[in-house]
Amino acid sequence: MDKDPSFLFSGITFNRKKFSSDFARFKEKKETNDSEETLLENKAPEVEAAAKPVKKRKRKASVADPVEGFSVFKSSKTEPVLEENEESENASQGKKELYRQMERDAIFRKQHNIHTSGNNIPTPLHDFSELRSRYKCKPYILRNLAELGIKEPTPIQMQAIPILLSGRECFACAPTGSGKTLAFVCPMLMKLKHASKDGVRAVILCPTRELASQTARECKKLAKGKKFYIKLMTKQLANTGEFSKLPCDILISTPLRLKSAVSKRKLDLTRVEYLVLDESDKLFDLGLLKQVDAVVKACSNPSIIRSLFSATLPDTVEELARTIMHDAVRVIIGRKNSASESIKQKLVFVGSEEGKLMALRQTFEKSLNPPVLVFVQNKERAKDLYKELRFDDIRVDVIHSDLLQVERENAIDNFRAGKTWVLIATDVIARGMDFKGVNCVVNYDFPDSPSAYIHRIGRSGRAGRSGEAVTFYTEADVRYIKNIANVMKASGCEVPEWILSLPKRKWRKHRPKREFLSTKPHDEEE
Ligand SMILES: Nc1ncnc2c1ncn2[C@@H]1O[C@H](COP(=O)(O)OP(=O)(O)OP(=O)(O)O)[C@@H](O)[C@H]1O
Repeated sequence: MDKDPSFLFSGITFNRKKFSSDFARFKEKKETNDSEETLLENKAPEVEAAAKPVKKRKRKASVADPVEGFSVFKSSKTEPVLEENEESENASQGKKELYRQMERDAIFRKQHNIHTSGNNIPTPLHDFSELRSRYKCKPYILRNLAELGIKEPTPIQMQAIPILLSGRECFACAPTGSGKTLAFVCPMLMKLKHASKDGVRAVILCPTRELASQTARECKKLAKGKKFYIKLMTKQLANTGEFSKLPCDILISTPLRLKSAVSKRKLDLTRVEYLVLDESDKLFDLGLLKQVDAVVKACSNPSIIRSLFSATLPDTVEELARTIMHDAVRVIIGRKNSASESIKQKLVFVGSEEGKLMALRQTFEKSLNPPVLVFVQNKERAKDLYKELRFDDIRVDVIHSDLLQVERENAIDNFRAGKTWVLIATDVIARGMDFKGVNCVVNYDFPDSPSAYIHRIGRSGRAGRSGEAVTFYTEADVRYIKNIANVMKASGCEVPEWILSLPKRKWRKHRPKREFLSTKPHDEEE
């Protein structure tokens, strides 16, 4: 992770220097722990602080927002001339109502475990019908939401949607499976309003092709009935050069594809109005950072709105985000970097590498409740485990980066359709993939970091459903077990006391050279 902000996004207009005052203000806010809890516990200073945004809002007033619609925000020129005392009485009434609204917002946020920081945070959405009453949302979106069976907004949607609709940048951290995709796609469609005539208007970056393809599908579902151009950047498309001539409202891509299209001058991103970095911490990983940087630079429109979403948001990424974003709002749902509470998590000691295969077979014999995902450390181990299990009496398949794109897609489709009961996978599908109703995730190989753990097990227990996660550990993994145990404890799972009393250990990427997986001798292998 490169911490030097001058490297990432070095070519873009919003830099730390230019917005040093915003940055300082933002930092100050965080340092004073400006959260809703403070507002509830200590009303007086918050009310004092609330007077500040009032001045600023004069410029930004929007009639669509109940708070922003108050007369206190309106220009005196548009108001009838009032007697001085009458005017000040109105102003103080407006202020009082503003404080009351802020207090109602704080209570609502607290009820839904929404933590925010930043200036002038818009009132959360209580109901999807408010998209229409507050933001004049077109009926097609509400119709599509209803058709998809989506009735109530999730906490991240409650807060992130109004933030993005009010034209603010945002970085958001919410548990896996909590509806982050809709939280950025819905406001994007609402803001884009009409189809593009030429050029790309919005970009969503995803770390893997599978996730990009899934996100493109989700966008299309929500845009159904409206003629938007929603495109997935495929290899062919990136190579044809056709792109530059086609209108495109939302372009969904991995950083590599987009970067190569931009650098071959086949794609112009200078008119992009919205940029979303989904699974942002993964995108900021060393392997992708340069490509992401190139894309962000290419999106050079000075009024671009950027947002970052993930279930894990390390401090380093937050720091970086603060230096590049303008007046951004930070939204955290529940505890930062925590696992979904709807997953029952368990640790299973298997002694050594040899013990794993037996433990897996025993687990399946005891209860195999498909669909099940089994994560291993790398593609070699995925292939090996597949060879071991394919003659067992279970429908098993495998997905890893050595497969052709079409084979990867088939593996996912068959798993989604229930034709595959057990899918063996590497971390390539640990991020963002939404398989409906995965009952159990087995970490056959110990994850290489707490965030990898959170994302892997997060393929289960999505959208309020329950799920199960079993993590095998060997003697060699014990030194890192406390970090996982802490994640488990924080999400309400029981953890043996001896693990919690282990000494704290700084986690480096834990990818030990694991012994040969197969039970057969090497020379018997095909
Ligand atoms: N308001 C809602 N009510 C019910 N279901 C919802 C709602 N919003 C989204 N969903 C569904 O929840 C599931 C998970 O959503 P999504 O994939 O956006 O999660 P996520 O937070 O992005 O997870 P991850 O961190 O793993 O990427 C999807 O199947 C989606 O259709």
